[in-house]
Amino acid sequence: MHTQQHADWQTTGLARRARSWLAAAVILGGAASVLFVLQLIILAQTVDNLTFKGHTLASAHMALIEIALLCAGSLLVQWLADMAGAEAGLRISTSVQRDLLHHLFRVGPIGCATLPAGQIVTTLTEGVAALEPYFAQYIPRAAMMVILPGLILAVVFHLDGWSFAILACTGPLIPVFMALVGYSAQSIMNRQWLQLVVMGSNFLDSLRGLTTLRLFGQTQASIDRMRTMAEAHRRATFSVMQVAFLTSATLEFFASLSIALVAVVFGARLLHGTADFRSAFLVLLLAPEYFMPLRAFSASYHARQNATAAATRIAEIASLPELNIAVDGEKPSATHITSLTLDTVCTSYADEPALQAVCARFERGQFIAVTGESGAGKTTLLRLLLGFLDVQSGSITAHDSHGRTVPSPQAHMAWVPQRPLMLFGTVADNMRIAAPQTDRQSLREAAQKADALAFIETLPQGFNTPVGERGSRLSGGQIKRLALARALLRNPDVLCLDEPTANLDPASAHAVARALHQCASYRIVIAATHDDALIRQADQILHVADGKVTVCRQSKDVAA
Ligand SMILES: Nc1ncnc2c1ncn2[C@@H]1O[C@H](COP(=O)(O)OP(=O)(O)OP(=O)(O)O)[C@@H](O)[C@H]1O
Repeated sequence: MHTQQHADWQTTGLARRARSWLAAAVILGGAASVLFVLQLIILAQTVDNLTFKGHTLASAHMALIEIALLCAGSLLVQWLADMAGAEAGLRISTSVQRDLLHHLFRVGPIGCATLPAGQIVTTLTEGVAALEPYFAQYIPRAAMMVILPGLILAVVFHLDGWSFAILACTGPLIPVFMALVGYSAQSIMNRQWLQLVVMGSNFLDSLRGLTTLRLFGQTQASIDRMRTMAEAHRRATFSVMQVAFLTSATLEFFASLSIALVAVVFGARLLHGTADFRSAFLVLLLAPEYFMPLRAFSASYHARQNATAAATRIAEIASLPELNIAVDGEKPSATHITSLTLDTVCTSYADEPALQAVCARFERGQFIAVTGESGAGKTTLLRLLLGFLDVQSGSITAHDSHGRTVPSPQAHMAWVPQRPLMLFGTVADNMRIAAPQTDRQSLREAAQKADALAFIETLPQGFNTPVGERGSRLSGGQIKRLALARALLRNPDVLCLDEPTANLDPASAHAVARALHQCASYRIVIAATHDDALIRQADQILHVADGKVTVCRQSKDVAA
């Protein structure tokens, strides 16, 4: 991965996405600190005036108003600072989530499959959410840990050397100690995160494979495995909390010790008459505030560790290589593809060569069958055409009826995979994924062409029948036909299908074959298939074997 790209996904790189909001949070926080310290200075002066200097309450009323105004002002400015921090956190987390999703689309389905789905889901949800408190709280508090104590030290320096020395010596001990604790806590945090990811992946796998687990009597074993993982995650979370408690206990100890020391030293000097009340009172007011930002910082310290662990996972997803061609979001150009040419195209899965020097030409009106043994590379050829795999050498070009090159040919293609995706929703919802604005009549026409209308009409609510997740209420063959109807809704110039007649009864297979043949009269239809009936009606046959593609005009060529 490119170093610069990696740095962009680290927490410091991510902070650039909301730099002005973070700056506003820090500046406003600093302003609130100044107002707050001023308020304490006037308060100490007023108490001193009223108690020892014989001032009356009436003469002090201006000072009391000033205190009230400064108090309200510092609260308001602090609230604005918190809002700016929250806005920065939200902007960064939502932009990271959006960019990761766009990136995953550009990586494509093959690249995404190199990471477990559970890891991707956990990173995109919990991982991204972990960034929010880091930027909303940790960063402004880290800045405040320097600003407010610095301001207080400056004021105390003018008031009393002893107190300054005590605060100046004990204050830095806390961040040093916390850095030491944090260093060891990071590995615990990473372990907790890893366990969360493993648990998420396993949970997703168990849900997906419920039928298989049940079939092989593995339900209890799966429950036990989940329990073990949940227990490991609980223990890791407990370790994290122990560290958090230890950190805050140490902090409290140092802070209390230091404040007590300041109080004792000042008390003794007050008794001996070597210190004045106003300074003593002000220092005692300021001392707890000196440690307050350190406490607040330590309370959000785990946010940094969470965010660092999450940023590593985010960078891992961001490092998945993107495809050279856009696979999503491209608007088809106004022209239509009438021919598609593959010129000595080579492709591979990661470093594994998949197809070598593929040469072929497809014309509108042709039905092309891709044949070959299981695992030969038929699906790979379709993935290559669809832009799910990069062309490593050679070229794929599309032309319109005037011989002009059609840009982004993938935007003119539709795809019916071996196991089409059905989402939770109705039949109509699932069809409209391809074309959201489609009216009911067009849905019916597409379903008719795909031989799906008859079964849809027998469903209890027709097009409004819920199909469940991954089409759980439909048969394999019904899902296939529904997916074909959906693909036709897009009115593609090139229709790619993987085993379109598998799982269909002979009558439905025949109907789908007829439908495909009809579709091919005004587009290019390419189907990977083992179905002899489909192969027989093909205008062109591509036979895949040993990573090579042989173009045969007639099915008998293959037999030969
Ligand atoms: N995502 C992947 N990563 C690495 N190798 C893969 C991937 N998908 C497929 N392959 C490999 O590429 C080769 C061709 O697979 P492909 O799915 O194209 O075969 P197929 O001809 O469509 O098989 P079938 O008829 O069983 O669907 C196989 O050896 C397979 O193991």
